[in-house]
Amino acid sequence: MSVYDAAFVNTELSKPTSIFGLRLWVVIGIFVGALIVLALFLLSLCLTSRKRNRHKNQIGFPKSTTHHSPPAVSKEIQEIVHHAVPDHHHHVQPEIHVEIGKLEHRVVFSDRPSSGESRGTVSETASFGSGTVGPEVSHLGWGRWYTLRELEAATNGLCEENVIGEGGYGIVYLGILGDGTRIAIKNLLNNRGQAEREFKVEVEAIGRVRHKNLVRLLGYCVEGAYRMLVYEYVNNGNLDQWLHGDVGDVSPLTWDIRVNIILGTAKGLAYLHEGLEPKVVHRDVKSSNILLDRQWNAKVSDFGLAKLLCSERSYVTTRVMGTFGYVAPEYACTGMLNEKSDVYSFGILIMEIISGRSPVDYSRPQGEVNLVDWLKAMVGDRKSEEVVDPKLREKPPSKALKRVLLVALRCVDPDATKRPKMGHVIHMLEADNLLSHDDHRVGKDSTHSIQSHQHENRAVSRRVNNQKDEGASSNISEGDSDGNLQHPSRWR
Ligand SMILES: Nc1ncnc2c1ncn2[C@@H]1O[C@H](COP(=O)(O)OP(=O)(O)OP(=O)(O)O)[C@@H](O)[C@H]1O
Repeated sequence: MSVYDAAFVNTELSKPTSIFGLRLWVVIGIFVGALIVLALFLLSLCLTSRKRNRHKNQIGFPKSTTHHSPPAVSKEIQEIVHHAVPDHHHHVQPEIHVEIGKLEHRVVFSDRPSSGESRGTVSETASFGSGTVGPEVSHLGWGRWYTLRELEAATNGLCEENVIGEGGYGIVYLGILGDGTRIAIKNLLNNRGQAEREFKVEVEAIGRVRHKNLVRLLGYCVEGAYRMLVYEYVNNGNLDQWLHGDVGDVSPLTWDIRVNIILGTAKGLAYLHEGLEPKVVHRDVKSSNILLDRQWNAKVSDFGLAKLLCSERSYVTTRVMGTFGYVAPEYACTGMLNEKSDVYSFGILIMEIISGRSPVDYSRPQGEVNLVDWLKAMVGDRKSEEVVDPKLREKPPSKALKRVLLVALRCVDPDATKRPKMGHVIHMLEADNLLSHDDHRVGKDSTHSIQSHQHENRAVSRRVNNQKDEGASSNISEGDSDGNLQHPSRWR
């Protein structure tokens, strides 16, 4: 630009305008400034609304782990991203990405370290003076990576005397760590094709799970051909032993203990089904997988068959696994697997706990071999009191017995869609106090007792009749007519 042009522009810009007599360059300056402010305002509006939308679209994680309010879960999840779900100890968890649509859902753990747990385990590790490379913090971000040496030391060289059980996939040892902590070590058998897969599934499924009714996985060992899982040690055997073992004429499992075991198991399963995303289907709910501590608390173990499932989806598997007598009919026939298969097995478990009988027992007379059929027949004939384990010293209160039987019958409904969710089961079991002492309350209104007794009777018989009626599409539930026992809204 020439000097002349510059002078001309300068003169023009300096001319006063009609806007308050302001010079032109001042007006242009104000205009440009206003434009910038407007642009910034629009930009921030845009960013805020995008953020809000993203928030809305996030997968709904449980607000709490209580079972009265199962979490709302998105039904359209293609890929599930587990965003830092706080566990019971409020540790930040690493992410899991689950790819759906493969025969095995592949679970990939991000290597973002979890905050609290890793630090805790490092110090534990340091105190573990084996001299060699010590146990390390798992790269999965939870638990410990035990060395073979350490586990051998804990079990006296995996010695026979430390064996506490043997399952389909390996031998379980009692181990005692250097600091005196008792652990259960499952040494997976490598010569079975399943071992490696079971190891991965179990590690991935339960490594991060914390619940008082689920056996906790503390860590694992991968060394050479060895694959071992290290669990908290549960010190009072398993339910199968206590129900069917040689306990004498009177079982130590009183009615109240049995009710608590049923409830504890229900809570553990409800957590797997409704408190985790992706949910976990156990696939092998049975009495030998219910471990007991000295206070008779139930802890569900053996997640080896668990599959991570995408919410609200069924998973079709080509191999039906589980244990004879407990497997849901639709799962056995079609391989169709969802959490309702666990609910069925849980129903069988309740029947087993109440009657003390095995799900299938060929030593019994014909007509009694199959527990479900026998129990349905007994209840249908109004002989509910006679199904109770003869080893129970004190018979249960009639009302409580019928309530529990009703729950069991609902769980084994041949139509999987009519079976209750585990959260619902808990509500049903907790709706009334089922413990025996409650029934002996002084001054109980006898009229009320008789009426509720009749109500319970009708509800149980109707459930049996509904199930007998194979083609019945009727949607009758206990919610239809019988007072609070029947009001479904109380169970949601
Ligand atoms: N954490 C533990 N604490 C104490 N005992 C345990 C623990 N885990 C397993 N056991 C004992 O070891 C036994 C075998 O367990 P495992 O889970 O391997 O097999 P299972 O469930 O009996 O059979 P399968 O795996 O073939 O269905 C259990 O029944 C139990 O008595």
